[in-house]
Amino acid sequence: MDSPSRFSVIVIGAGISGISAAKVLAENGIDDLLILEASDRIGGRIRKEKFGGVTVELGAGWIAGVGGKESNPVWELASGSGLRTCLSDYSNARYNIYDRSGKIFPSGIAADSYKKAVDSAIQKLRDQEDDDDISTAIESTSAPKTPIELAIDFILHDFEMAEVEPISTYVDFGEREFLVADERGYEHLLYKMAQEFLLTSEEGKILDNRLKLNKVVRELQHSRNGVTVKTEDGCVYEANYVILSVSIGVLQSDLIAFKPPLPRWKKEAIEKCDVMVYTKIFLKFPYKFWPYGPEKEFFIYAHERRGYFTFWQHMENAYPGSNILVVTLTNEESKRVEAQPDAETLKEAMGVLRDMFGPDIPDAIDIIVPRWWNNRFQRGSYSNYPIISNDQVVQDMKAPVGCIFFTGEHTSERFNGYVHGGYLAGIETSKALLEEIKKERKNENQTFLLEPLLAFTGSLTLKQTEPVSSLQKCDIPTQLYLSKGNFGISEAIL
Ligand SMILES: Cc1cc2nc3c(=O)[nH]c(=O)nc-3n(C[C@H](O)[C@H](O)[C@H](O)COP(=O)(O)OP(=O)(O)OC[C@H]3O[C@@H](n4cnc5c(N)ncnc54)[C@H](O)[C@@H]3O)c2cc1C
Repeated sequence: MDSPSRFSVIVIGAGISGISAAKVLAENGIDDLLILEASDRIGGRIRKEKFGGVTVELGAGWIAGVGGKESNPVWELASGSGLRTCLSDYSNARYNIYDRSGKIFPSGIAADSYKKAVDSAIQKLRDQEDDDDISTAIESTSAPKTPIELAIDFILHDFEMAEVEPISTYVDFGEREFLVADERGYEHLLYKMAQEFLLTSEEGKILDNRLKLNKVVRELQHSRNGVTVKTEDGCVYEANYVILSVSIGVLQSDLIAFKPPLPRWKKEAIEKCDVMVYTKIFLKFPYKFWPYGPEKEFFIYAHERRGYFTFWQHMENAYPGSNILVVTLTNEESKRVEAQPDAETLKEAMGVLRDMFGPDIPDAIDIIVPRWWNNRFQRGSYSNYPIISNDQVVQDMKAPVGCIFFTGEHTSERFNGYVHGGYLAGIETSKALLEEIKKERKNENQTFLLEPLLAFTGSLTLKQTEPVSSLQKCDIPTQLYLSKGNFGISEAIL
């Protein structure tokens, strides 16, 4: 068992936001930091798996928001490390919509339905902009009825970033999306970023260094003097500050106990934020039976049950010859398939594919069904609150509570739900913490300089360790000296 040790900062979680936060701290001279990660790997919701002879991305797979006026920093990192990607445009899906008898909807009808759905979503969003109640905004944006409308509505509201997507997501970084198609996986970027915090053996095995794996944080005891962090394996760590980067789903669960409990405004913000469950199911086939030109990369199954195996993608563009299809499920459908055996999910998926491509297609020979909802270190895929509706929720979400600073994609004002949102949030949180540390140090120096004055006046009963901010509140002459500005106290005495 580790003995209690004290660090300047403990970062909880080694996903993109935790690692980017730790890097900024280290670059700014905070060397005695520690990263505690619950799972046995780094990356969090960026996760690769070997499947059907290639690398598939169970979590984030697209680098979204590329090609705009501003540069997406994650795209820069990917380009810098030579990550293999390919351009991916799922908007083509609207021209490949199959009904249950396998007929493709004529493109005019599909395009028309798509436009109507987009227009109505945008209009409803505008109507909701002044509405404080986020849940109303989410619920009221869909009232389509026909299978094709249901399918398109699913693409707009569930497959992508729900209500946020049509209006504001890509304003700065551009609209192009690239699919990561690299054997090393998207997580390669994370391992590169985290290099300085990891010690690896010659065989490449990760040894503990400043990044500790398999450390499930269960309790954060916090006061103005710092935070005591307790992990499931009985270890105790002390820190002046904590950066908490766990997902919104984890915050909503009872995995981490806060002592004392978080204030009401914080709890309310956490509860108000919706958690999206988004599941990519991969199926491996002995051969291709679907059309596989680039413009056929995505196709839609229009069913009267909204979100029932609706959105499909073939992986020929990313990995030619891989014979892999991906189908995306969300929310209640995701939870439903997570709860059933994979064989059942395979049967359902095959039923849908046979509706589209006929009874003679071969059975899949392998399947992966990720379980983001049931993973207690995730409890969902990403945050999904419409940022345009309630800015206060986002502000409260990221505001620190005492010595605990919050980060993660859910704290990103502009890009919540995205990898670059998590990356930028980590940087922003660390910068806020560095400011706080700077202020704290200044206060300590001023307190130190105050000591002679305290002795000199003899009339003060304040503790010498009291920060200046507290001294400023007292009603003794010291206030006069300090109110002149941030000068040294000797100058004040003069
Ligand atoms: C299926 C799926 C598809 C996605 N697709 C895309 C996409 O195409 N493009 C895109 O940009 N984004 C996508 N995203 C979203 C993107 O993956 C996330 O926004 C981003 O990775 C979140 O990073 P994070 O650091 O905020 O959180 P995380 O990656 O979740 O990191 C938090 C870390 O905290 C750890 N942790 C949790 N609890 C504890 C605890 N008690 N103690 C210690 N550690 C703990 C977790 O294990 C995890 O490693 C997708 C996500 C999913 C799930």
